[in-house]
This record gives sequence, structure tokens and C-alpha cells, in this order.
Amino acid sequence: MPVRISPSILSADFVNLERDLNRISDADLVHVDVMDNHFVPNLTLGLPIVQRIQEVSPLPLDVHLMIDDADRWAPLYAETGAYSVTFSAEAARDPRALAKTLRGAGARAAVAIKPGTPVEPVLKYLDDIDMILVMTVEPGFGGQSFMDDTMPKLRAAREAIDASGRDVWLEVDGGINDTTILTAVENGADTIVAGSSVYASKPGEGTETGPAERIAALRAAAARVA
Ligand SMILES: O=C(CO)[C@@H](O)[C@H](O)COP(=O)(O)O
Repeated sequence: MPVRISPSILSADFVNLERDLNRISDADLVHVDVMDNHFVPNLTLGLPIVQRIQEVSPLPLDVHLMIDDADRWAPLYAETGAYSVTFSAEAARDPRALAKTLRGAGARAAVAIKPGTPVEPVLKYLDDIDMILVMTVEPGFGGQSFMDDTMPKLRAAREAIDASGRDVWLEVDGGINDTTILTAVENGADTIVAGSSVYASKPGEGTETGPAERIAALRAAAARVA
């Protein structure tokens, strides 16, 4: 099955966000990173801006919360109409209950795990979630290197999802480029976040390719995996 590509606007130009959203219209989703400078050492954007992105985006929103107190905040992001809301397993008191709340608000419910967090606890509630996000870098910043040592967790998640027969997506996020996407897809990823490798080149930079070409290149690379 072809992978889904979800470009991360963390690498977009925030002053020209509507323009940069339109530059990725041939992707499948748009990945929106919400960071609070507590759960991660970086600060990005919050609820009012996500509401506005929801209004102008040509693509469904794949909101990724890297914030403390997910139980309080995640339902509010679901209520914006976001297609998918991902909270961090480490930041939720009861991930299973929170996932049910998100579904009740009309969003797909997803759980992210940091590179050092085991995946097994998440695999116990596959019935109640729509996606697992295996972070392939430490969350907080774009432009980091893909961590190969997260692949055993990705493989374990793929095997558990397949065995369950459930339609649970498996996403990776961090350090994805034309090479590392092969590793991620070989190990079971079906949904791919890519920030700097999609937005690296800006309009007017001469021979550099733009986001549409970068998305096509990622799709082509992933399609090479049998
Ligand atoms: O969540 C994060 C970073 O914590 C990501 O979504 C980044 O935006 C990915 O950026 P690249 O590694 O693809 O540059």
C-alpha cells in the first residue's frame, strides 16, 4: 500500500504559512507540531493558530501535541476539527481513556512515544487508537538525524497491528529523507512525517526542487520497498 506523506510545517515559513500550506497540497496530511517549552525544550504554536490552519489548509490536519497535560488540552485540539490528534504517551494520565475522548470528539486518536519509551504498553489498547507515532528523533526540533535504534519498536508495532487486524496507522517522525524513508517503510511505517526534507528549498532558490517535487521523491523512494 502506498505510504501517506505528512509534511511538518515546523520547517515552513511561519510568516507565510498559508502559502506554505498550499505548497504541499499534493501530500496526504499536514503535520502540525504543537510544543509548549515544558514537555520539549521548544515553543511553536497553540490552539488559536491551529484553528486558523484548520480553516485554510487544503489538507486534513495531523496535529502532534508535544505538551504536558495532554488530558486537558488534546480534546480542545480535537474540537477544532483536526482529522487526527496525537498526544504523547508520557504526558497523559490515562492514554486509553484520552484516546476514547478524542474519538468521541470526532478525531482520529493517536499516541506518540519518544525514542526511549517502550511500545509494549501502547500495544495493549490497539482497539482504542487509530495511529501509533514512533518518534525517530528526540522530539523538539526539526533537522535532526534519524535514529535507527528505534526500528525494533517500529517492527514490534507493525507485527502487533497486523496480528490485531485493526486499521491502526503507524507513523514515523524525525530525520526522514529519501534514504531513511526506506528503512522506516521496511520496518512497517505507513505514514511518514517529513519537515526539513520537504521544505528545505524555498521558492526562487534557482535549481533547488520545491515541496511538490520533494513529496514526489519521498513517495518514489517508499515505493521501492517491496
Ligand atoms: O516533531 C518533530 C520534531 O520534534 C517533527 O515533526 C519535525 O518537524 C521533523 O522534522 P525533520 O526531522 O523532518 O526535519
